[in-house]
Amino acid sequence: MRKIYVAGHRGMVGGAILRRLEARKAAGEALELVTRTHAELDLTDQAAVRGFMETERPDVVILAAAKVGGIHANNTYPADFIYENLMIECNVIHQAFAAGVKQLLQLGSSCIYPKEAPQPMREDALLTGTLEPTNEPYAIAKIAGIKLCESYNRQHGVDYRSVMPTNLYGPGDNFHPENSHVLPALIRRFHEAVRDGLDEVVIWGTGKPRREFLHVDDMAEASLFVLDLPRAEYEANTQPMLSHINVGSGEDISIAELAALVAKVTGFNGRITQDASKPDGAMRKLMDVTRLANMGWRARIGLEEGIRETYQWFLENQNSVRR
Ligand SMILES: NC(=O)C1=CN([C@@H]2O[C@H](COP(=O)(O)OP(=O)(O)OC[C@H]3O[C@@H](n4cnc5c(N)ncnc54)[C@H](OP(=O)(O)O)[C@@H]3O)[C@@H](O)[C@H]2O)C=CC1
Ligand SMILES: C[C@H]1O[C@H](OP(=O)(O)OP(=O)(O)OC[C@H]2O[C@@H](n3cnc4c(=O)[nH]c(N)nc43)[C@H](O)[C@@H]2O)[C@@H](O)[C@@H](O)C1=O
Repeated sequence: MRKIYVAGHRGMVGGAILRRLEARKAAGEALELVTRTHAELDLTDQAAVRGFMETERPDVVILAAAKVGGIHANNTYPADFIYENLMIECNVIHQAFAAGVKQLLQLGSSCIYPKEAPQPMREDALLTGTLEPTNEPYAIAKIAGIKLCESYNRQHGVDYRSVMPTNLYGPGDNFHPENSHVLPALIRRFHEAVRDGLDEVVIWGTGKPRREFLHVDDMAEASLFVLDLPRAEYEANTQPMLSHINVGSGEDISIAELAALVAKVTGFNGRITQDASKPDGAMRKLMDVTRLANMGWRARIGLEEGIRETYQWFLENQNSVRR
């Protein structure tokens, strides 16, 4: 029996990972799944996390809990983003180690790479240049998470792995008008424009930045794929000082093209205009996913198909989505 604690199971990614693990359990795999809501266990509380780990003593920890948001939220609440994420990582990773957890998987983000990193961004671009200012505090916390895992592996011989997702979207996303990421924000804005008979939708920035999007079900599958790799295979592909793996679709699209796609899916036929007073952020963030592809994993869900499915989910869950 393998006891797995999924931290952040009510979030978009943690929820998708939990659904996948529950399906495996239902299919007969010997799994015990442990979860706590934010209200039950605040992961920024060191003593509470220590008590939880000592009591539950999971075999495996999946860290999908974090303070998460789009460009505006990162830019507006930098103290929350660096403080909460550093505390969550330090508490979960250290207290897991102290309670004897041998295997852990944590999620970082593509924003760990320098603003001007060569595209597509390889894992070894880490710490080679200046970060994008709109999310530097969050990125610093995520880099600290990678270094925590590397350091515990080096000093204590544990097996703590890190995956770096590109921009994610899907069922369970945050549709808040200001604090969400671009894709849920546009799904909601275009939907409301159609509903209210508006003839114009405004998108933030110039529309020129390019982003790579990955459906959360692909991300959940990739996370468990990396977790389940034999240790020798994981380490052969990461080297001791380079312990993280990019996860993406390998394709990017401009924000203007993305807006046109969301307009098509939601049935909006009016004008799309830009608010250049809003930040663009990084001009391009495309992951090099060669390492993961060489290990045998690639994304399956196409962007238009994924947006259609997410829009359907939004329509069915409008009254309960985060907004
Ligand atoms: N969404 C994206 O585009 C991307 C996400 N990632 C990473 O993937 C991971 C998951 O993100 P995602 O699922 O999108 O985010 P969500 O915001 O959907 O989920 C995060 C979860 O963490 C929980 N949480 C936050 N703070 C605490 C805390 N102090 N104690 C306990 N629980 C807490 C939240 O609970 P509550 O809501 O109650 O606060 C929520 O359930 C994160 O590490 C994120 O950085 C990386 C790249 C892109
Ligand atoms: C995953 C990643 O997410 C964040 O970085 P980001 O990639 O810049 O994220 P974003 O989704 O918020 O924006 C992408 C682009 O889209 C444009 N854009 C247009 N219109 C809207 C809009 O309505 N909302 C938002 N949010 N963006 C919009 C926006 O101006 C930008 O050019 C990081 O802070 C960090 O958290 C991180 O790791």
